[in-house]
Amino acid sequence: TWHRRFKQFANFPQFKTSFIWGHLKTIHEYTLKGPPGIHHDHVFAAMAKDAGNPPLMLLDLRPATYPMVLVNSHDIAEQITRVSSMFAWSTPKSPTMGALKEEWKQLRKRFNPGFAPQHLMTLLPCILDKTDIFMEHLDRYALSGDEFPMLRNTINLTFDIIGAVTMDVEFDAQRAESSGQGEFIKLYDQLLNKYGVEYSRFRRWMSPMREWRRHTLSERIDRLLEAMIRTKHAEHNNHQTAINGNGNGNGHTKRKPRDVLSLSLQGSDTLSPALLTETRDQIKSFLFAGHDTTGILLAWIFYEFSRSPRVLQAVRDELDELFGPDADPAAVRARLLAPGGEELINRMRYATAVVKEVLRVYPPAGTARMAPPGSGFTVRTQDGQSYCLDGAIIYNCATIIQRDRTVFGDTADDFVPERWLGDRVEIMSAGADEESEKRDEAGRKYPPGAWRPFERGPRNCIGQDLATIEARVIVAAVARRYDFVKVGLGELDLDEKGKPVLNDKGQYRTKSEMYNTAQVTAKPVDAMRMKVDTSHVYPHTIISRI
Ligand code: HEM
Repeated sequence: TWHRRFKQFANFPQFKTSFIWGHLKTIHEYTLKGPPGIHHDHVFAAMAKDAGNPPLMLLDLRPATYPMVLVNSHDIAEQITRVSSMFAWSTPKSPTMGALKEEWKQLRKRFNPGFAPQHLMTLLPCILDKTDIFMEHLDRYALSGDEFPMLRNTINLTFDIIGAVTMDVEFDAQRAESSGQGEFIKLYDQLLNKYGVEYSRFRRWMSPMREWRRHTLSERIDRLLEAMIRTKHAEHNNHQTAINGNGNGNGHTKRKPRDVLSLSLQGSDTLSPALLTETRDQIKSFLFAGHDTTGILLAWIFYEFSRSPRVLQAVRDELDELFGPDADPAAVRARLLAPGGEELINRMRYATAVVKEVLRVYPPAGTARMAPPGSGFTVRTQDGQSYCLDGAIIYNCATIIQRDRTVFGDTADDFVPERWLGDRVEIMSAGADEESEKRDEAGRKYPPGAWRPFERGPRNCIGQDLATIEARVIVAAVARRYDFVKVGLGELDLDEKGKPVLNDKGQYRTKSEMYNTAQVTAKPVDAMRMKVDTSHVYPHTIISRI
């Protein structure tokens, strides 16, 4: 214990360590300094600052869990996520992360067609349909003047979209009570609520009741998913028989389905128990990874719209220019679905910059990796120091890396979408393709690795194009229709005449600060309580829509 506590990682920058508790007590003290439920990224950021912003530092979490190396610099983060002579597919994911573990390479290859941009563009009608339902809810809130948890609504919206993308099913998350599949959403919701901040830092046996509840919920979700997969498999076989029956080239064959579930079942006539389990687990990963983060992204975009008048106006001006002055969602829909409509998404330069900046300032997720103990996996800092990281969780902390003052200067903590306007719009993807990255180097103000909300390298996020297309389509539909008004935390600080007041950064002054809490991903603390107002734009249309 003495060796592991005081010798093994002795050369790492770190706080004083306790023989029994390692750095747990220090982390706890820092956590208490923040507001209730604050996300550990903010706690780590405060610790890194007090430690003099080292490029990496040790947080010894034993006995609760593995020791952890906190990565604070994009330069080290790149060494972890890129291909190396030791790891052909970058440093392996940490055992604390579950997504797509087994036979990752084959799986990724199989699923890639489902996430190719050309295919994603065929999903526009589906994204727009779901967005219409989202706006029906918002219209009701606008009419009633009630406040509501925006995050709940954006997450339901993105759940409906990911249901269509991964399984080609209607989850009806936005109408949870009205369908048979509402049960799935409710269970899923309850399960997610069992992953609170206090739980995620400790081993499972430390909370047996919660673990049991999680287990039973997970079992029920599994059964529901299995039933859906069986139905899909039967449909798939029928479809296949129809194609074979039509295989005389008479042109009656339908296009190959590309939803993740169909891709998983391709070439399998029989649904063996092993295939059923594997498919179910993949679908679960995709469902979770594909909706939660995108819902969070949207909630923060609307928050920034609520307090950044310059930004909202610039987005609206751009939409006027690209989509024409008719801001009615039906007109936006018609433009997007007309020939050349997809191109409009790539021409939304300012809105794209907003998406990028929200993901820089409020990254919903990060990556945790782990080199096998004894592998000797070493990284090198810019001043030539070497650190052997094997046996520790390696956490690339996007919240710290993306607010690095040595990269983003004095405005590192501020929301400034304009910083991205020099970049080409298409380079949303975070480094999957090194060739295009080299091509685009000239247009970049910042090193590419300094923006990594989807992480980088071969094991980065497969759904990043889907997420950013979704976000831009939704912004195109809603940004001109609603004024967003934050209530409670982050509420505007009005002057004596009831008017908002600009601060020196061109944003409205707020009474308090919004922040993230941890619930598997980083989520806005109050589920983004808001009101929406449409009176300035379409006083009559709202009533007719409802
Ligand atoms: C704003 C939205 C999103 C953010 C910020 C985000 C972020 C991330 C991050 C940080 C990772 C970890 C990568 C790593 O460990 O190196 C990841 C992985 C992943 N994401 Fe996303 N994601 C988003 C949306 C999506 C969507 C829409 C999907 C669609 C299914 C998706 C599916 C996945 C999958 C399957 C993985 C695991 C990839 C692998 O291990 O090969 N994500 N995402």
